[in-house]
Amino acid sequence: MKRVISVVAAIIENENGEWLIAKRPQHKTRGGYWEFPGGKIEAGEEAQTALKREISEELGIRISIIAKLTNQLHHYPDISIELSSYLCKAGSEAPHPHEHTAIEWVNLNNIQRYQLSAADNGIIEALKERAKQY
Ligand SMILES: Nc1nc2c([nH]c(=O)n2[C@@H]2O[C@H](COP(=O)(O)OP(=O)(O)OP(=O)(O)O)[C@@H](O)[C@H]2O)c(=O)[nH]1
Ligand SMILES: [Mg+2]
Repeated sequence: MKRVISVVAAIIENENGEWLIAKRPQHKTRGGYWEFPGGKIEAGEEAQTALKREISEELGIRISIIAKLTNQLHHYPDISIELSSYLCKAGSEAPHPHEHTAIEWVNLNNIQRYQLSAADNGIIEALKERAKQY
């Protein structure tokens, strides 16, 4: 059986209720696809520490983690991932794409226009469910 890689992703909300998505560089796996910023948990690292580290590396900002949103196993041809997503808030610092080719703030109406990584469908469904509750 393939080893499962633990991945954390941040669903960062701004004051307009939009979320930050980032485009993967072409040379990486799933190149050109959009995703929620984040990455692999390192050995011995706590999930939330990993998330804050990844967001600092990838976007140059600090975040506060509000709540866990999803936890799902997904099998790609190259790897299997356990993807955990967290609802987060950013402060006043502006994010910059240090490891992605672009970033965008999106809402539930326009997120469909972006080709997201397959594992992210569960996150979108959870965001839609959450939107119904408010
Ligand atoms: N960050 C992130 N990764 C995702 C998402 N959805 C998804 O399938 N993945 C996959 O999870 C895996 C690990 O994420 P990553 O490439 O961001 O890992 P990383 O930042 O540690 O990158 P590195 O390995 O180049 O150092 C990749 O195969 C990526 O395609 C998502 O929404 N966010
Ligand atoms: Mg990453």
